[in-house]
Amino acid sequence: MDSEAALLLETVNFAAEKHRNQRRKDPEGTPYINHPIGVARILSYEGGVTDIEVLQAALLHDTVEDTDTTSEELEAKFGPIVTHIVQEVTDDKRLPKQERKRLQVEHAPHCSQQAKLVKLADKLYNLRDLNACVPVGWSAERVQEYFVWAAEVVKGLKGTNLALEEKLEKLFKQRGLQL
Ligand SMILES: Nc1nc2c(ncn2[C@@H]2O[C@H](COP(=O)(O)OP(=O)(O)O)[C@@H](OP(=O)(O)OP(=O)(O)O)[C@H]2O)c(=O)[nH]1
Ligand SMILES: [Mn+2]
Repeated sequence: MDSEAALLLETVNFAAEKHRNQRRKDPEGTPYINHPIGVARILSYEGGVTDIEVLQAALLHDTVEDTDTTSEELEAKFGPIVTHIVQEVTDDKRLPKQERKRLQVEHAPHCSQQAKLVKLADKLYNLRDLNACVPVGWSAERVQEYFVWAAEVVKGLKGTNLALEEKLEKLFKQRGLQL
């Protein structure tokens, strides 16, 4: 087996252990790990991305934000490049939600190309997920607000990956939104 395949297995196993007690917000409580795996798969299969560090960062992208994982732990296991990408896509959960959302819009254009790829795939996965099933407790208005905010973030990520941007644009159009 090639070493990149082994590295991806090591990475997905680490993410699965970290997210093992978490579920998505859908009524069925889908295992959370389906999301990071799906984000990495969007990058590879739909975005044509082969940069192993981007694929690893996609698998790990919610570990620091949503589990007890620290940057130091990621750095020791996966090195500085992967860790930096994850840091760039990590919200500071100590901040109020509105502030976190505003900062994503503000920071998106200044992220590295690698982080922009992960952010595009993360938004594409989450918007498709919203079209497939509404999270428990979310109104139709809250779903639409998420699309409106996501469009603002994605505007700042333009020029990164045409295939992913076209798919996002179609989803926004269906909601009456433009990039
Ligand atoms: N659409 C959808 N999202 C779910 C579901 N379960 C968990 N999530 C996660 O919820 C987040 C979006 O929900 P919000 O209420 O806007 O944000 P919050 O969790 O940060 O407070 C996303 O986080 P994120 O991946 O960190 O991305 P981001 O939205 O913060 O950029 C998404 O992955 C689900 O069933 N459907
Ligand atoms: Mn995510």
